[in-house]
Amino acid sequence: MERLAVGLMSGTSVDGIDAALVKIKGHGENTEIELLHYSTYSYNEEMKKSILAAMDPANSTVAAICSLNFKLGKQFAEAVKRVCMEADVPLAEIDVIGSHGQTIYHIPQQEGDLEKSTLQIGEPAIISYETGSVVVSNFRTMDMAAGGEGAPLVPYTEYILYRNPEKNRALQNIGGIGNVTVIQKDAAMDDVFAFDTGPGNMIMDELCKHFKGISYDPKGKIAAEGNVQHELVDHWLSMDYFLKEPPKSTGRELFGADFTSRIIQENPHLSPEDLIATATYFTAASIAKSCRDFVFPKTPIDELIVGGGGSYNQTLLAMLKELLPEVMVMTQEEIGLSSEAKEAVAFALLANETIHQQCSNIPNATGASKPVILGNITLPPNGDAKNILQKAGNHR
Ligand SMILES: Nc1ncnc2c1ncn2[C@@H]1O[C@H](COP(=O)(O)OP(=O)(O)OP(=O)(O)O)[C@@H](O)[C@H]1O
Ligand SMILES: CC(=O)N[C@H]1[C@@H]2OC[C@@H](O2)[C@@H](O)[C@@H]1O[C@H](C)C(=O)O
Repeated sequence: MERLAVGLMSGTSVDGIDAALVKIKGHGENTEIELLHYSTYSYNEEMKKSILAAMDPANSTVAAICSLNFKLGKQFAEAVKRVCMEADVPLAEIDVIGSHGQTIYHIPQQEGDLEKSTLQIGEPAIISYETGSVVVSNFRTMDMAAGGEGAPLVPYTEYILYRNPEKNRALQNIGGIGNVTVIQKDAAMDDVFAFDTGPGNMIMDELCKHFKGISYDPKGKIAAEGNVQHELVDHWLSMDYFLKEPPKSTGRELFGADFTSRIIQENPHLSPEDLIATATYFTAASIAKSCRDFVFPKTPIDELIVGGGGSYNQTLLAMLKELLPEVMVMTQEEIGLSSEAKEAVAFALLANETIHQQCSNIPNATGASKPVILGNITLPPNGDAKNILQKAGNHR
């Protein structure tokens, strides 16, 4: 049975909403997908500012988070309508929407009084009301309930979509944060392991905003003009996060605005270009170090496939190739897949697993004690719940 799903993702870069319209056949390891259409709908500056402020404990208020949950819900619903319209697919034909939401805060391990927890917002009732569709959301919390870090979740879908019987593959995503998934050629789902390698584009983006008034370093051109300060990179790489064994996940809490303001203040003698080059090298070096410390000792890698927006940064890619000469470093586009659409497609696929009551976390990746079914299901306001769930595939 085929069904139509829309996957929605708003990542740690807070650049916009990624929406993927996907045709899905089957579920579990036999899933087949066809990407019908993909678009990113950029946030306007005001929205971007409110999201970043909501994430920052020093600037956030409960009223702001409460309101933003509904504002984002409306924008996610709009993204579903637009992706369907652009693909000429009637909204009524959508069986299920998988909405990751926007991570506002992520506490992967208990910190003093702060309970291990995670918060993704973008109200699913609004999305469901506006689109008339079943919505699966809040994917990370059940994994956390089972003792996991609630991240990363994409590895399950990467196993389904990227495993290759002849090659040991590592999939390195470079979004706001960097994360890697390792899939050995003969791997079963349980053998896949994954973790966040550290910063992705987050620090470079903050530096570009601060010094140049632009949201990112286009193709890495600014970094190419600066000189890398290797002693600074070595110092940053001594942070506890890089010593910790996987499974592990991180976010803006560690590598966001606070980290960037600190490095700007501590290095007034450096030019913007030097700082951006150094931050770019830091991302490349943290990926290379993560591979050497935690991946290669378990699995010799044939191919490192780079995805996410960072794969468009030529300076970063060149640094990565230089730091990992023994591995074939390539981009998703080079193997014929879209770098940008990947996470939105993943949440369409994860929603399909949820409505099939199929577990879709990988305990090796998240640290959970066992596989669990992810996500909360929101039913549309006027529908016959039984029929809707049957239509969406509510059977094993
Ligand atoms: N042409 C480009 N040149 C350089 N960098 C780019 C380019 N296009 C995108 N990027 C970088 O990619 C980032 C967006 O990446 P992506 O959409 O994969 O992140 P995300 O999904 O928000 O993050 P995460 O995966 O951590 O949740 C931008 O903020 C920018 O730093
Ligand atoms: C808590 C959270 O939102 N984590 C994101 C973030 O962005 C990249 C990395 O950090 C990864 O851990 C995760 O997202 C992807 C989609 C995942 O769960 O696989």
